[in-house]
Amino acid sequence: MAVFTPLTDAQVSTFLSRFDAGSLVAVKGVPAGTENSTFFVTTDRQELVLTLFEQGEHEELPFFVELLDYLDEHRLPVPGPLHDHDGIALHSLADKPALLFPRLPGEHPHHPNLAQCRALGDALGHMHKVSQHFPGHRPNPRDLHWLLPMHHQVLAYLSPEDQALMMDEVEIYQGFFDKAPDLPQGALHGDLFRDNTLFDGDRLGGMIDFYNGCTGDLLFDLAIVINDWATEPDGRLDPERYATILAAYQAQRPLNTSERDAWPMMLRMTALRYWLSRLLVVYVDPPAHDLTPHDPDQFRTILKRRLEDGALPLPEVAS
Ligand SMILES: Nc1ncnc2c1ncn2[C@@H]1O[C@H](COP(=O)(O)OP(=O)(O)OP(=O)(O)O)[C@@H](O)[C@H]1O
Ligand SMILES: N[C@@H](CCO)C(=O)O
Repeated sequence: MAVFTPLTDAQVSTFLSRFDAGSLVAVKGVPAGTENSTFFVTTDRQELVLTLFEQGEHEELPFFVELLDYLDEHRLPVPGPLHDHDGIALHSLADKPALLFPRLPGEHPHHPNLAQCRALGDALGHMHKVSQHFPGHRPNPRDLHWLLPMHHQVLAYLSPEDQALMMDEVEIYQGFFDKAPDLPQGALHGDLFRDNTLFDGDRLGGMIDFYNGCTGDLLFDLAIVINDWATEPDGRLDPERYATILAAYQAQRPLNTSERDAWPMMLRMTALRYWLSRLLVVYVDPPAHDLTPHDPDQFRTILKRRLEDGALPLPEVAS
């Protein structure tokens, strides 16, 4: 269902001729995904992914290309976009912006094992180590500056108890982050859930779908990862996956004192960020397609658990 704009073989062939990528053998629509049209393209030389951008801020696409180029140059497992004979990556196809990527190996890990958690923590830590020097700039579109106005839009759909929970939380984050010392900054993935990674066995084949990529607090990215990768269905943290991801991450980039102090609050704020974005999809701005939306209550449950249990202790950094 993630082909919103069908393409003919002739259109794909003509598009491919701009690149040094070989001649078309086969093209196949990819059913996964909800935002863009995605195709697997086989040429006589390689396997590729063609993405047509259906929505979102098209003027921000050059930022994503610059970020992927930078991370690819720094040997992170990301799909560095192909550039054409003139060095240009971003083109138009069927009147939509289009990018061509290498197809990375692997499957999304639904139940990640500890080796996969270690690989993910290591890659994210490596990414954040180098992304602090990334020259691009795109303010985080889902941080506290977004939560503050947007949470008002969903309050009418919530029970009185949930309204109080959401309003109290947003006020607490504002009080906390207004006074907290600045946190280390860099480029973030912004949505590094399991279904935005590919694993070939225990090897991380790639981190994909960088269209929430931005610059801001690195800790925000890490908290999103922990809330998805190391959380049980009842919202509890899984101690082993938690410790494994955080130890591998900190072997690359140790958290500083301000980040350690902000950690429990960041876990809560990023849980609320997804509770809110999913509520907005369900009640305020439903997409045109009829795919089942993600369940907002999953992140309400996670938020309540973080509130009741706090965060587990952060692993100490090996010296
Ligand atoms: N470079 C790649 N290598 C291999 N598979 C890929 C690659 N890029 C995308 N895919 C596959 O295509 C699917 C859809 O891609 P993507 O997540 O970018 O789409 P989307 O419409 O933006 O989805 P989402 O709903 O996650 O925002 C992915 O789940 C993955 O299976
Ligand atoms: N990862 C998001 C969906 C894509 O932005 C969620 O689980 O709500």
